[in-house]
Amino acid sequence: MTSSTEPAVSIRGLSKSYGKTEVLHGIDLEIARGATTCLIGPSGSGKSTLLRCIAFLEEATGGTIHVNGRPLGFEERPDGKRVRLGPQRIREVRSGIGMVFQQFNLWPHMTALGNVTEALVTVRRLSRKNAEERGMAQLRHVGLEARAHHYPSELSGGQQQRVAIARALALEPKILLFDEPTASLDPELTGEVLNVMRKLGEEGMTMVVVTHEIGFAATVGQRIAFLDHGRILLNGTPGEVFSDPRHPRLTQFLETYLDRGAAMLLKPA
Ligand SMILES: Nc1ncnc2c1ncn2[C@@H]1O[C@H](COP(=O)(O)OP(=O)(O)OP(=O)(O)O)[C@@H](O)[C@H]1O
Repeated sequence: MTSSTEPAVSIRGLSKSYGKTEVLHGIDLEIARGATTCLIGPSGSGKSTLLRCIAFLEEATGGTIHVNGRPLGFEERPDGKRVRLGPQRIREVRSGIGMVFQQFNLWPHMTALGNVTEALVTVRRLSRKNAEERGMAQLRHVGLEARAHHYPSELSGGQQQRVAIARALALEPKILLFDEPTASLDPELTGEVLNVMRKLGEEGMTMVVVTHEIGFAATVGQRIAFLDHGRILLNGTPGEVFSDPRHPRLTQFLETYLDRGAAMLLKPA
C-alpha cells in the first residue's frame, strides 16, 4: 500500500560513475506524487543521467531508488550491503515507469496507432482489438485521433512527440519521465507538446521533466531541482528556487538559458 503523502520516488545517496569518472555525487531527492518535478541545470550537470537512473536505463553505482516504496534495481540489506535485485522484481517496478525521449524513437514503418499498440500486444499480451481501443483512447488524449493511421514521416515533430507520449501513456505508467521532450522541435511546435504535458499534470500524473524550457519549469513545475556538476544545489517550489536567485550558479545558469516567457515571469514588476 502506498499513501498519498509518501513520495512517488525516493532517491538516497545516488552516485553514478562512467569508468573512473563520477558524474552524480550522492543525490538525495524525493519526487512528490501527483506533481510535476522539473530537473534543470547547465549542460553536463547530470540531469539526463539522473533521469535515466530513475528509468533504470542506467544502473547507479551507489545509493538506492525506491518507487512507490519498492526498491528499484538495488536494495540495501540491514548489514549495509547493496545488492542487485532479481530480474522479476526489477521488471515489476520498472513497469510502472514510462519514458519519453528527446528523439521520439517511433518505429518509422508503423503508423501512429501501430506505434502506440506494439508494446501492448507484444509485451502486455493484450488482444489486437483491446490494444487498438486503448491506443485510440490515448491518441484522442493527445489530440491525434485523426492521425492514427499516419506514419511518422507524415507527422510533424510535435505530432510525433505526442504519439510518443500516447505510447508511454498506453502502458498506464504511475510515473512519466521526459528527457528534454521539446529539444528537437522547432520553436513553433514546442507549445503543443508542452500543452499536452501541462494537461497531464493537471490530471494528476506524476512527472519528472528534464528541460531547458525555464518558462515551462517555472509555470508548470510544482517542484524544481537545480543540478550543477552532479549535485542538487537547490530543490523546492518554483517560487523558492526562482524568485530569489541569489545562488551564483543559478543566476549564471538563468542568464544563459532564460527564455522569453520566463524572463517576463521573473522580471521584477
Ligand atoms: N554514456 C556515457 N559515458 C561516459 N560519460 C557520460 C555518458 N553519459 C553521460 N556522460 C557524462 O556524464 C555527465 C552528465 O551528462 P548528462 O547527459 O547527464 O548531463 P545533462 O545535464 O543531461 O546535459 P545536457 O543538458 O547537455 O543534456 C557529462 O559529463 C557527460 O559527458
